[in-house]
Amino acid sequence: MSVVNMATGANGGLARTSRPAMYAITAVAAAGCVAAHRWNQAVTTKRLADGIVRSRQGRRRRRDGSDPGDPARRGPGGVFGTAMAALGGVGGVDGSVDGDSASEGDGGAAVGNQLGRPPGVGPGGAEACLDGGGGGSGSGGGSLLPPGGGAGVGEGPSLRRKQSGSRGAGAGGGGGVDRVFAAQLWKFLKIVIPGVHSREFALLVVIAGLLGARSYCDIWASDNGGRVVKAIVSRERRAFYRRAIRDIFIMAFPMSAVNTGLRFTLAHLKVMFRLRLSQHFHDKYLNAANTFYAVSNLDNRIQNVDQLLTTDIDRFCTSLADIYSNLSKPALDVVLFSRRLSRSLGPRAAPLLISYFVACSVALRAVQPPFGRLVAEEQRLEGEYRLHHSRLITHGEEVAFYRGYRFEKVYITDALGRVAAHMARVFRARARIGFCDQLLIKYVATIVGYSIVSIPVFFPHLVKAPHRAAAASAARLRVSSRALTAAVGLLPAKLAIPPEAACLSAEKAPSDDAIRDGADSSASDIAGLYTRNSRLLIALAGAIGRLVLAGKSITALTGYCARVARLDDVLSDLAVSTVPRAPLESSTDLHTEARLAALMTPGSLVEGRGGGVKFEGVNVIAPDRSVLLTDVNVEIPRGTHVIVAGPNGSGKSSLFRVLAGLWPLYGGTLFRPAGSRVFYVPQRPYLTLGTLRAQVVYPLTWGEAVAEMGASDQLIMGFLSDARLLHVAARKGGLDAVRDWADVLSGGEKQRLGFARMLFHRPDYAVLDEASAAISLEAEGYLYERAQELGVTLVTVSHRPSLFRFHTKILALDGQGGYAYRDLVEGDVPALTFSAGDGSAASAVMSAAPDATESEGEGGPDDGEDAPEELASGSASA
Ligand SMILES: Nc1ncnc2c1ncn2[C@@H]1O[C@H](COP(=O)(O)OP(=O)(O)OP(=O)(O)O)[C@@H](O)[C@H]1O
Repeated sequence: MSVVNMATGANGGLARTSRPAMYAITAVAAAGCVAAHRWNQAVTTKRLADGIVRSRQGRRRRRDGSDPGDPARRGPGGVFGTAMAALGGVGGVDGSVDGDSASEGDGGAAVGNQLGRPPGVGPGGAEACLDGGGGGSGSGGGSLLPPGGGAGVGEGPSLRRKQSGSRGAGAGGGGGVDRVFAAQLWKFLKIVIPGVHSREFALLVVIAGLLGARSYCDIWASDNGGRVVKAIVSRERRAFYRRAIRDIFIMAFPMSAVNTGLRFTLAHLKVMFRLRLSQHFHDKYLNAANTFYAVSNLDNRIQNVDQLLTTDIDRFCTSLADIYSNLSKPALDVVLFSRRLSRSLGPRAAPLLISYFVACSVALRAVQPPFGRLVAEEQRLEGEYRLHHSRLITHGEEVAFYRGYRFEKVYITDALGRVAAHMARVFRARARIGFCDQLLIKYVATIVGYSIVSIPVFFPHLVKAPHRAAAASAARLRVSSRALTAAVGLLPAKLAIPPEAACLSAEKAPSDDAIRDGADSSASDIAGLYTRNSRLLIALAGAIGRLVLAGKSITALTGYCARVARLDDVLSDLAVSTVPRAPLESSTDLHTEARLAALMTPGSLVEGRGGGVKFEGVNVIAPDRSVLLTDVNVEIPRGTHVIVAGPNGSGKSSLFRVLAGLWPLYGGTLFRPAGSRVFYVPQRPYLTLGTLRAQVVYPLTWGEAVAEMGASDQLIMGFLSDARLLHVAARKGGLDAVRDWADVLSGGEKQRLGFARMLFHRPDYAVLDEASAAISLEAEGYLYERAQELGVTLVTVSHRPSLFRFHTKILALDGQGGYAYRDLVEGDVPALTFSAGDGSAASAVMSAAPDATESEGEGGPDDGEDAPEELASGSASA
């Protein structure tokens, strides 16, 4: 308020205010602050409860600028613009590219309205509205020194750079601006801008043109503001109408087009960058090597690949596009506005202002809290809180059966409390830096601004400017302005801005020279000059601020770049080899390490069309480097149905993870059929989004299924009938019904669907991993027989004795790393049926088969060599 009043002349009123009244105002303000703080803390919990649950989307919207966001998060941004706008009584010169909300910034129109009335002070509200994105916006500038810093907490300047706030989250850990960063950036630039003929490059050129046009518009607005004031103060009605109505009306069209075009093209550029980069990563992530599985399950270098692929790529692209505009336009503005100001305020004005803000920047940086760390912590705590909620949603049924809501509530409330406590710390830190920011950037900056603007009025002898250069520059701007107007076709070029009426006309401009030369400087000259200079000053300050922010944005960009580059490196590594680079656990025991290194030598894979499955000296080692099986020698020819038995955790499923290529192949050689001739049916089949028909043909699309497998509705219905699922088709709306199938089907129905899918695909081999545990014995038997009829070789991982009769061989793991592989014999089923507990099943098989080679502990190659071919066995020790 004080700044506005100072500028409007209302400060006189303030000065006249009695002391008790001032004390009262101060006390009320202080009480207000305390109450606001209390209220802030009180609503924190509610806001968190409301906001954090949907925080990811909300934050993204705010970062994108499509949502003005929580005002509390925006901090004291724009204060310098406010101060300077108040100082000059103008605003909005520069406030519209990014500030698109009427609530953003202040000062512009409001101050202008106040100033528009009395002569002698600078109006500007009308033009502020012109330039500003909304009614009240356009106080210009934006805070030059957002306390948020490179990885700030949403403390960015209100008008310009909301992105430097919370967008910095997670970027704090980024590298610096060095050669590595340059190399990474270059690599990604080549991806997002594939060449000079690409659409992205064309858009960059368009943006450059628009930014240049925008700078000229700003200068025009400053000059015209001066003329309007001069016309008012000198009571020249015709001049006023020309400047304030006709000229502004004419320029309003190109200026609006430039502003809107800039926003549009920048937003478009970000999306195009994101598309390119995401496509690049999708190609590396979703491929035949199952990199998406390996990156989360086999490699520990990246913990949250989903966030990297979605949020971080988006942030990187946004940051990249912003940097382009944040560097080029302010740099151009600083040059243009400094030159223009030096003509009317002398050569020292611009350097003085620049020095002041650089000094402020250094000072504020020194007292700035570690917002990067605070944001990272906030993200972590919010992640924890979200995780509790998502776990509850995932396991809702189990928790409900246990009536475990009280237990869950304790966890969730604790997590929320930690977030709230942290946010209170962040708010306190913000308040501290906000005070310094207000002091230096708002109030002291006002003094500096007043001082600079007063130079030509009180110290005209300090202002020296080359007259000819001024005239030439004015002529250039005049031509540009005319061309701009003509370009939109509003008026013929000649009429657009006639020289005598041109806003930039040196002859009619508020006379710098008159003041400089000490000639008769009328009140109108001074007012006009004051208005113009203060607007230029605001614009210059805004430009400096954006340059400072651009530096911070680069810091943030290094963080995003480092994260995205890491993802790129890991995906590249995994595409070449799934051998984990960074083991999850490391042993300090050298002997163990040496043994592991020997066991973890990459094996070889031989794929042949129509071939069988054969493990030859293969080691099965979990991603955390626990050794499950070594030297596995098992051959499963086509037509040989094998049941795999063994205690929990003995490595039954893991063996087939190796077969499917999900886990790395270590040791010897693996032979398997080419392509997708081995089909995996898990206990909980994956049900995709889409129709019932799509569930059956998955992972083929319907088009592929028709082309490759001759799929038809009749065929699908036949397999659904085999799986006793016709009632599902009937009840849920037929083959084309789209449902969340994972929710609407029972456990047994899902398993039957898994069988229907397997029957449809008719693979050479089907690995059924507890795939029929929830299916009735009668239906299970039918499905097994049906699969065998279709020529599918069945490899079943199961504890169910009922399944033994469908198999001819047994692979029994003992849970200690030992195994036996041999023909099933009569006595096996009872032995397994009556064996007690885990581990004894495999022992029962082994003891029931005296000719089976079995081993414990360290098994050597001898074990396998001595064994009959069809009863190869091996051993392993964990
Ligand atoms: N991604 C993983 N990372 C580390 N260890 C794993 C991973 N997956 C499985 N394991 C470990 O490997 C061992 C074998 O797991 P596997 O799933 O093969 O057991 P299983 O014999 O199929 O057991 P069950 O009968 O219970 O299904 C287990 O001890 C398990 O903890």
